[in-house]
Amino acid sequence: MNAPPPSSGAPAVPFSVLGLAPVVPVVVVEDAADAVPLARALVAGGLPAIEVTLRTPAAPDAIRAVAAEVPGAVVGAGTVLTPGQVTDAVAAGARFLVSPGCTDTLLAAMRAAGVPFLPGVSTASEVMALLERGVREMKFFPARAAGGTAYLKSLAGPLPQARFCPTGGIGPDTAPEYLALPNVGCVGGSWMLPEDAVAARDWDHVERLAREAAAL
Ligand SMILES: O=C(O)C(=O)C[C@H](O)[C@H](O)COP(=O)(O)O
Repeated sequence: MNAPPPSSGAPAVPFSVLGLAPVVPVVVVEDAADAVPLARALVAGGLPAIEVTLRTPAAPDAIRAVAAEVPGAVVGAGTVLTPGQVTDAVAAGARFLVSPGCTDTLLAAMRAAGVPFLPGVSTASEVMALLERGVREMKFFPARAAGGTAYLKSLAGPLPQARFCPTGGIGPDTAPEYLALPNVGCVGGSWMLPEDAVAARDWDHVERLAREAAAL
């Protein structure tokens, strides 16, 4: 795990999102009050890099709370679609940004934000467009539906300089196959946060699943 920058008091130093942890939990927070115990369970289980998706109204408060109250967590924002969301996420304390796809407008905003980011791609042309712009680390989304490990292996031949965080449809059964690929730095997924466990606030269960994921 490479060292992320200090969370405050220093200018942002670029670090590799792909180097934080082999598995990045993708979190959809319905109730911001759940964010801190949920993140504590993930960190205790060995998963410090946490992507909170901006899909729910609770997300900015959740990011703010985790950034302020969970030592050891490196919280980022996912489902970042607009420049406004980039600004809001970083203001809330997001230390990295993830998007399902990429546009020129979004890329410019993410570059200007001063934190590392993973724009989403699912085709060779999209990878090439980002490489042309100097971006080498990307989210491969939706990983399973877009071709899974076979597709990533095929990209590694002509485009070995691109490295990926595949996300979407990955579970503990398939994560190791992705992690074994030379162009994969980490995988994203929500399998360690089953809906019923989160609804029941069964953080011990989440911590157990996180520990299993951290050991993959
Ligand atoms: O909306 C986004 O930007 C996302 O991050 C989508 C996520 O990658 C998937 O929702 C996680 O995939 P699952 O592990 O299949 O749940």
